[in-house]
Amino acid sequence: MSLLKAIIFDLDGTLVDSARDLRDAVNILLVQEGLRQIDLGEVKSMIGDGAPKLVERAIAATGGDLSRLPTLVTRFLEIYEANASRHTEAYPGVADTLAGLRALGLPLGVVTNKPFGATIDILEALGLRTYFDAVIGGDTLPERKPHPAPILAALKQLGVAPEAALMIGDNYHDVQAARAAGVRTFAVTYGYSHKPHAELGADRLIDTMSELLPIVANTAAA
Ligand SMILES: O=C(O)COP(=O)(O)O
Ligand SMILES: [Mg+2]
Repeated sequence: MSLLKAIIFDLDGTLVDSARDLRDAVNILLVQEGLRQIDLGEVKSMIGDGAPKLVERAIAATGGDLSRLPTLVTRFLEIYEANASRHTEAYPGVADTLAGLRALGLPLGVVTNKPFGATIDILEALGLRTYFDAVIGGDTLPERKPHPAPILAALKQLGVAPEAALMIGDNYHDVQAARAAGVRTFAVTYGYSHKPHAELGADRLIDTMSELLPIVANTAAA
């Protein structure tokens, strides 16, 4: 790997397992609407394109009225943002890896389709906020992944060129956004991918975040 000067991480499905809190918030909304609740597997298949899309998929899957979507998205965000970090936890190896990367002097960023407010709440609740010099949420810019703009905005804040950066995500949108931004990509083989990981088009797959530090450290030493 050529010289690496910054790493951008996706949040949901990559740094944190947030599916239970998302499921619980969706289900409060569905119950209020008189619709059936969804299970963890269903919600995982709906995560990745931001909160409005999650609500749209949940309402469509349970036979609700999609014409009321804007109201339902607003209500979902109120419900979710009040309890975004109740059951959400960092995946194995995440905290140690972030600390190790910072010790190597690498600036780190988060680029997520999750709303910025909930993103900051979760990072703070899990003690991860201090590792990141740039955090871009799904509502920070008019565009979100798979558009490259959020990645380019994070790299601008970090002062690093795309060719010197690496994006790590769990979803094809992460890989597409990174490619469009001219950034290398790794994909994790856990998380909420809607496609088989081998088909995401990432430069490399990693099974756990703990694999990252040795790869990056070896590159730095080479
Ligand atoms: O909020 C979502 O749907 C997904 O967020 P992510 O971009 O962190 O995977
Ligand atoms: Mg993700």
